[in-house]
Amino acid sequence: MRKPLIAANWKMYKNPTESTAFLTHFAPLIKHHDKAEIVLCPSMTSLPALVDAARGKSIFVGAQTMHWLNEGAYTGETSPTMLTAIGATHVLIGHSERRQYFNETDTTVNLKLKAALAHGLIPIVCVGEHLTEREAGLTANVLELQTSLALEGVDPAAAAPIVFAYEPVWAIGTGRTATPEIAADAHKIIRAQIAKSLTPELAASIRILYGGSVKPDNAQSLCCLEDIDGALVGGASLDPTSFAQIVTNATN
Ligand SMILES: O=C(CO)COP(=O)(O)O
Repeated sequence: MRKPLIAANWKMYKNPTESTAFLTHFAPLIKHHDKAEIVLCPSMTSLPALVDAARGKSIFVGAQTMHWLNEGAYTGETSPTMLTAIGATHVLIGHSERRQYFNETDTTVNLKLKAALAHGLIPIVCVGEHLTEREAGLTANVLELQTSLALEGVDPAAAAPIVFAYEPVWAIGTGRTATPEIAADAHKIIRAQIAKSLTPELAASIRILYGGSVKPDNAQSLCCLEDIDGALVGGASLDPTSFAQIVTNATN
């Protein structure tokens, strides 16, 4: 049984004060909600304050990226051990915005995924095709390649915590959502690749989230399909009422 996971990716929004203010409004709205694992991913500067504020509330806090090494001369970077030292539990890896603007590659995604597992962080690995790739009929190739390269050399014995997120690039921040059929198809492709790269048992237990213009009114139709185990939400996660509604709708 895969427990749904609903994650908020706040991207470069919300300072520490705004992040904890969100939590003050959000926590009571999902107080009795134990059907889903809820993860908030704020910017690096908000992480410590949000981790502290979320203690005892069954809300997890994760980073939006990290380096794969523990330390070194890498100006501007944050290491896995720095994240675990402040109590972060999850980390987004390979978001398409990191791939597009910050030179994230399948190779660095793979290094980061292994580092996250080695340090007990739950990696949420993002994969997804661009519009041109979809239109050229390349969606399956892209998803299989990104998934298999992310998982290259990963020890199946350590792989259980991995989470994937299918985020079609053309649906991110565009208001254009994948239809439930498109999302379900993509999730099947990713799950089949996990079976090939790891084991069929892991493919059955690893969670795959959908991300891309998830809103309160489409959360149920997208997230209640067989192969979809939750959502990775950008814009609509910035407002506590909207995100709480997504949590409720996605798990009903
Ligand atoms: O990038 C996303 C989550 O990681 C999705 O963003 P939107 O929900 O704003 O489309």
